[in-house]
Amino acid sequence: MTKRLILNGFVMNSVSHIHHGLWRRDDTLQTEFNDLTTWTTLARALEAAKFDALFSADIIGVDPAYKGGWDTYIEEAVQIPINDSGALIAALIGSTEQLGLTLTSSILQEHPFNFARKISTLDHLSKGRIGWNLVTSVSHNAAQNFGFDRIVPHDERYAWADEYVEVVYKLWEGSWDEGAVLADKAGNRYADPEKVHRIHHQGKRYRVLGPHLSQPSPQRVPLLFQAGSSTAGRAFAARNAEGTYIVAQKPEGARRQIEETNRYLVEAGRRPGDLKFIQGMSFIIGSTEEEAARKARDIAEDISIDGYLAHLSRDLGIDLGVLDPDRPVAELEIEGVQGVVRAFEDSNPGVTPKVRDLGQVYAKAGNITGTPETIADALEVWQEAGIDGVNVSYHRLPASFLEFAEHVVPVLQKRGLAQRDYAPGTYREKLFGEGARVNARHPAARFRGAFAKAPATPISEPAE
Ligand SMILES: Cc1cc2nc3c(=O)[nH]c(=O)nc-3n(C[C@H](O)[C@H](O)[C@H](O)COP(=O)(O)O)c2cc1C
Repeated sequence: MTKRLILNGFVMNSVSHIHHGLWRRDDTLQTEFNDLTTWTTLARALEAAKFDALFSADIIGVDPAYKGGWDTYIEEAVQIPINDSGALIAALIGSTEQLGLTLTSSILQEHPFNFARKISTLDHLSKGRIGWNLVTSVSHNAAQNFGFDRIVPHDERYAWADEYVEVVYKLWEGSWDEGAVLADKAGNRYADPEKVHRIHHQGKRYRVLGPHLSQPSPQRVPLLFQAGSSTAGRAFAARNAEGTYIVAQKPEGARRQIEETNRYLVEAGRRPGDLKFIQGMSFIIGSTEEEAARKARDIAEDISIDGYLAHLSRDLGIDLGVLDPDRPVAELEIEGVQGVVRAFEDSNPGVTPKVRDLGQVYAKAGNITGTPETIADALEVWQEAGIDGVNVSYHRLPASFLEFAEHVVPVLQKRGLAQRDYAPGTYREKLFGEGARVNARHPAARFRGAFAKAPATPISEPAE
């Protein structure tokens, strides 16, 4: 039986997200990103086409990272101005019923106690449709906005993330036992105090006593996504995530990346299938190949290579605007997205990417141009390489999504590659077909019932 692909609408609550320069066109509503109607219209269209989720990316800083400054970012609206993704997701709960809603939140931006409560609230309000894209933030400015002098070194960010997830797992899974909520009106007991616990977390960065203030939400742990591409990042995803976002340039690159991460997954005591691989892609669709090619040329005329290079400079932590265009990228000391270079090399064995290659490579990365049928053919090849789904990015908002929904989704449905309707239950049940909560192999599961006994080294109770 053909396995269906997961489909996410990939957006950012800003003007220019992945494809830069296109906001100036007349056939896009990107400048209307402050208007809720832009997003409710999109969310409803995604739901009508049975997309799995709307996924909103987010960043929390802008570095002066390109050509020695930040002018390109501001002038070309490269991810600034940007509004909070969590607030957008909250605003979309009421206009959708089945669509998964994934927000992005960095370990830097919110204390885990507060974050855990916010997520529980959203998961209650949406009846279990919330996903969390956990990010560690690659920006100096992000660190500086939250009290640090500079960005915390790469692998240390993942150690921090390990503690962050431990705190929220304890709150979501351990603080309230199964059956703690009684809602017993006749007996005058809303909840059973014996089944609500402190978590007594003491770690390097956090001390959290608990209890969690929200009662357990349908999923408890939101569906957890992560997009690390470095070794530390993939190992973190393998331990914790249920979905990981990848951006391979060719199916073979994806296959290698998926096989490697699946090895980490097994080492972490989980099973292939516990982690879904979701590839970033954009589609330019025509009723004939010629029409599609014409549309691609039209878009290529409006993109801004400066915008892509500014975006990449930020991600790489290297100002590509001041470098010799013929310098091999591998020579550069890369603190940020190590995976971009690796993805290029994976997909172009033996070819060393040079600085000049990067803007064009980035602009074309993940683009598929064709008819609905040839697009479906291409997706079958990607699926055969191991991907479980696609993050659909846009060139035009919402036109790219509407065209995909109208023309490509029916072809995918006919081939069994896209769902015709939603499965019942929470986001996790819709995706995995099992329970609403993380499975027993997930690290959060070890905190179920863990605080029912007194902890070994308790934080002292405050004096009365
Ligand atoms: C599809 C995709 C979406 C991402 N979304 C965000 C985001 O919204 N915010 C962010 O700070 N980083 C985002 N990232 C960056 C990753 O979270 C991660 O920091 C980056 O891939 C570097 O990982 P590494 O340090 O393990 O190489 C995204 C990456 C990918 C591939």
